[in-house]
Amino acid sequence: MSYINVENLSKRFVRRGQLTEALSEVNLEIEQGSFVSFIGPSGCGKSTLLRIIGGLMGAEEGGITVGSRSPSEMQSDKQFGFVPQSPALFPWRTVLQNMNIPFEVNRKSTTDLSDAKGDPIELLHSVGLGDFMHAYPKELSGGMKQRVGIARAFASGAPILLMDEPFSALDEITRELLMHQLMKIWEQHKKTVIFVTHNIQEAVYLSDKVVIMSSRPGRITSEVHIDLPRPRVESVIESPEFYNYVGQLRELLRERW
Ligand SMILES: Nc1ncnc2c1ncn2[C@@H]1O[C@H](COP(=O)(O)OP(=O)(O)OP(=O)(O)O)[C@@H](O)[C@H]1O
Repeated sequence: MSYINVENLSKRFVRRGQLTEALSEVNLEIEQGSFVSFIGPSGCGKSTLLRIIGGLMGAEEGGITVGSRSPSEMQSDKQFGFVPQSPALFPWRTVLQNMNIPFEVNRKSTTDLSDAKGDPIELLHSVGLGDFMHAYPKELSGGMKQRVGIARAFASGAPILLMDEPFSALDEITRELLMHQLMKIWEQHKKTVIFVTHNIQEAVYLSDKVVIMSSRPGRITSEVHIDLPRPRVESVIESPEFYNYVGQLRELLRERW
């Protein structure tokens, strides 16, 4: 049995009398400590699946276990860290003070920081924000704010991180830089990460497994295991194996778009 198990999951929404079959008969297994991406056309249910796994939403049919427990139990036990498209940062707090939010939410004092899995100061250095620890959010670019969000998730101690298109609002160069920084941190901490993206290269570079979804109804159409060496070095992007995976995913997505 895997760490995260999704069995025959279906989810429907009814809005203004109209039914949307957001997910239909989804089956998925995710290994502990692996990096898994969801990719697929807009509206195919990627965020919905992520939210259900994270215990933020229920489903009509099917079951999910996360480490043999229910998502809502795991959620109330603070076992999930969320990284959305733009991180929620308190404007009146410095970067380092914003890093402490998960500990305060978990009702731990900031002195507990040393017990957490990731050291906030070290993590800020890893994402290139060593010189900005005492800056305020308004002094940061969008990419820098997103780096705080990622570093904060790794510092939180949550073993499972759910990332919903964290790089989608960034320019191409910043996106690539953050992708490499995320990979470096992940290689050190090996948390279980589920990452929603529209970007094929990003999915191949980061993932152990890419889950391809199609819409109406949202379902999983294929899974591709990415057997590129780890730790993933930046130059892997230029290798023929990388291009082969990108081509394979593009083909599978084109069939289902
Ligand atoms: N709260 C909601 N109420 C009604 N319908 C919803 C709700 N949330 C999602 N949906 C619908 O469910 C479907 C799946 O939405 P979801 O956001 O999961 O897709 P997605 O693949 O993440 O899309 P995108 O890539 O555009 O972010 C869509 O048709 C959406 O309109």
